[in-house]
Amino acid sequence: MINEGIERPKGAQRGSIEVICGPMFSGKTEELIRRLKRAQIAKLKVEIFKPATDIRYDATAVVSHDLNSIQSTPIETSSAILLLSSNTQVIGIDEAQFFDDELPNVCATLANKGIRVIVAGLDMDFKGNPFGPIPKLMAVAEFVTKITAVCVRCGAPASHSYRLVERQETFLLGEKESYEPRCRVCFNLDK
Ligand SMILES: Nc1ncnc2c1ncn2[C@@H]1O[C@H](COP(=O)(O)OP(=O)(O)O)[C@@H](O)[C@H]1O
Ligand SMILES: Cc1cn([C@H]2C[C@H](O)[C@@H](COP(=O)(O)O)O2)c(=O)[nH]c1=O
Ligand SMILES: [Zn+2]
Repeated sequence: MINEGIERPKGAQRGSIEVICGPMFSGKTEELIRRLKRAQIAKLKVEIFKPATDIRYDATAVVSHDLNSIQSTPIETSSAILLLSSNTQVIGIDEAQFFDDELPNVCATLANKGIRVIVAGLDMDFKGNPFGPIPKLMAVAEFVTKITAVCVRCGAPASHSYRLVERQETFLLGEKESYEPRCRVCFNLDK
């Protein structure tokens, strides 16, 4: 467990930022839920947030592709986290690529107050470019866990999210009908 924070009993809090990133289907949400459930077992006060726009599986819960879930609060802007986190010891944020550019500052403010902040999101968009606030978060985080999916074309570790539909906007909610994880070689094949 070198790439994540630890559950600390009350009174021994040390703030930090953890980033879990990678392509779609790499297990970011499952890893986020695992860390948050461990914190709940340790009886820490946990708050979980996701963008209100992310309504794919559920309007309020954070849900993985394998349908593991944990309750969360949908919010419109990252600054809402500051208002909704009083007495919180651990904060989880899913689909962080959809949040505004203030998110790294918000996370740093929370970590400076002694809160363990765990953020999950896509590091790259469908073009292979850095996605939203995630790259800056990776820079300021204590712990970065970059994980891979399985390339659906060749079975190699996949770090890219290939878009299957002819749409050019950066934000486009979707699942397997619209995206598939691919390795670098297979990602570049059909560009
Ligand atoms: N090509 C794939 N590679 C890896 N996992 C996949 C793939 N397709 C489906 N999955 C499933 O997706 C799960 C991960 O879901 P999830 O945690 O929601 O991922 P993410 O949040 O990174 O999109 C895996 O445990 C696996 O069961
Ligand atoms: C690559 C890419 C993805 N999206 C959307 C598609 C999904 O709704 C989420 C990612 O979900 P996951 O939990 O990581 O599977 O992001 C997008 O809007 N733009 C993109 O370029
Ligand atoms: Zn491949």
